[in-house]
Amino acid sequence: MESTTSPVAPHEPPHVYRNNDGYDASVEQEIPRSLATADPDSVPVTDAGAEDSDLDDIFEDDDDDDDDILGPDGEPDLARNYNRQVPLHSNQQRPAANTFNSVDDQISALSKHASKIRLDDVKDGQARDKDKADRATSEQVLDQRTRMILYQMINRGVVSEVHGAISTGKEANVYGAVAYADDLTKVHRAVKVYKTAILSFKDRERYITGEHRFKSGADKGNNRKMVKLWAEKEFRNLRRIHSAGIACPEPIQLKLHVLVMDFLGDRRGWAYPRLRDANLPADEAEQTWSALYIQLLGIMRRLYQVCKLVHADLSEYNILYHKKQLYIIDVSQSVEHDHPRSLEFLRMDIKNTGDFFRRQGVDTLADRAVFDFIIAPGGVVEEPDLKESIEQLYASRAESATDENAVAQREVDNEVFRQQYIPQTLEQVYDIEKDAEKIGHGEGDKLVYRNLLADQVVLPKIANGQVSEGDQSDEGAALDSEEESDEESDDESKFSKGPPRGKRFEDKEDKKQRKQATKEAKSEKRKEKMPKHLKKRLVATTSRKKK
Ligand SMILES: Nc1ncnc2c1ncn2[C@@H]1O[C@H](COP(=O)(O)OP(=O)(O)OP(=O)(O)O)[C@@H](O)[C@H]1O
Ligand SMILES: [Mg+2]
Repeated sequence: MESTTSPVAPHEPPHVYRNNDGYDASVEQEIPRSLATADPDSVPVTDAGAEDSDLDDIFEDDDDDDDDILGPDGEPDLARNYNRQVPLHSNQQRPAANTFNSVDDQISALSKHASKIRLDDVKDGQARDKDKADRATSEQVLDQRTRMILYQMINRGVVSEVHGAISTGKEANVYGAVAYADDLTKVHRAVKVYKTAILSFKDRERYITGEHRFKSGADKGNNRKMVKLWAEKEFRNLRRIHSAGIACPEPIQLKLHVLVMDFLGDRRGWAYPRLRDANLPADEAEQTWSALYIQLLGIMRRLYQVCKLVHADLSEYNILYHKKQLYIIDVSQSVEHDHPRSLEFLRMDIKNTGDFFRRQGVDTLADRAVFDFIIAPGGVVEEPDLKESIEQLYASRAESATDENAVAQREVDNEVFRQQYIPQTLEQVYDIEKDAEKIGHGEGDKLVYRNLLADQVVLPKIANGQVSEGDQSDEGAALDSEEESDEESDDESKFSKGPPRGKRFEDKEDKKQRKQATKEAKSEKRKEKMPKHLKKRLVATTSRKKK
């Protein structure tokens, strides 16, 4: 994170709250007419990108620029790219003048909302910036594309005003916004705008590789598309986490790289502090920190078991705190638990959060005990059971927390655990004979991945005759990428499926037969498959008709 306006990072509310007098309307913006008369559905809660094709049209030409047709040498093929542009400028297919007029119309119609994006808003009674030039205007801070998306959201009542930044960072800025509920009461929202012109997303490679939801969408050469995918991923992950009952902002709407979510903060528009900045009353700090640590372990287990996710950037910076409750945020990089590196990320999350709580003086559990607690299949996933089982873990600890030797030993164990290689699948186990020997000698408990290999996980899958996901990467995979790009169904079906592990347990002959059957099924499917170019055309015509 580059900078945050203050530890609490409040955005500037556009109104004043007076005790017993509610919000002072005199400083509030007028309610847009479209909202005042709108029906209860005027604050839409839609899925990622659903039905919002109009803005894609506005930016259609720019998008085309992004994915140049490449020639055999890997350089853009100028002739083919030019030919592709021609229909846009001729009137063979679409009358160009009308197209551009309608885009212009849309832009100027939406631009009437310009005054509702006031990034330099200050609280009533607070001095304005000394240097006017320093003030962030929306034109300076937001590119045209982003402004158009925000105007459109204002037009639809998703938000009605966008205010100052809650946080400005390397990858995204988060702005405070207000909207009006059905009964016209004001609600606060947070708008996360991903930066599209950045290189730092390149660091995210490790989260993408192996992430099935990125299989067909990742185009590492195109920043804007990548960033859009990140925003989409955050939206989906938030939805999953929120519906699992874990405290986090509820995702409200997503358009390209702009995500609107619930605001986590008070009624005046002050965001809750990050856990790092939480100010606990001294007399109960010790007890509260311990309780928060236990709460977080429960959240991590629930996230893993119910949402099938590993946060992958969990720390005191990505947890907000309010009234003894932790809120999980910033989940764009979170991965499915069957991601090839999910366990490594989980171990990192455990270390980072453990370090933080240790600095607050909490007697934390050993990293490995936490890891096992989170990934152990079966067992509890609800509160207060989670809390109870963590307390049992404490009780069953052989050593006493105050024993210096025991604490030192725990540190050594933590270090060892952090260095250990964690295989995610049986394929990644590099010395399976040696490990099998260990199991034979009753030392299976020493394997880091013991919880994954337990008969609860591997055997029932095979018994059910299910094919492990990894196997589907056979020859047909490339041809099937179109189906896989249907992220929604892919994502949700994943949600209910168990972890796809264990094809090594299969008999060679069985494997051969299964592969043959899969191959045949795929080749049958291919026969019926509509050619890609026809499908595209069909989709284009139907979506044009809809408008
Ligand atoms: N829903 C929300 N309600 C209130 N505040 C929020 C919300 N979401 C984010 N914030 C604030 O914005 C900050 C940055 O958000 P987030 O962690 O999601 O962005 P980020 O991806 O870390 O951005 P960057 O990495 O570029 O700094 C948070 O620390 C928090 O203070
Ligand atoms: Mg963050």
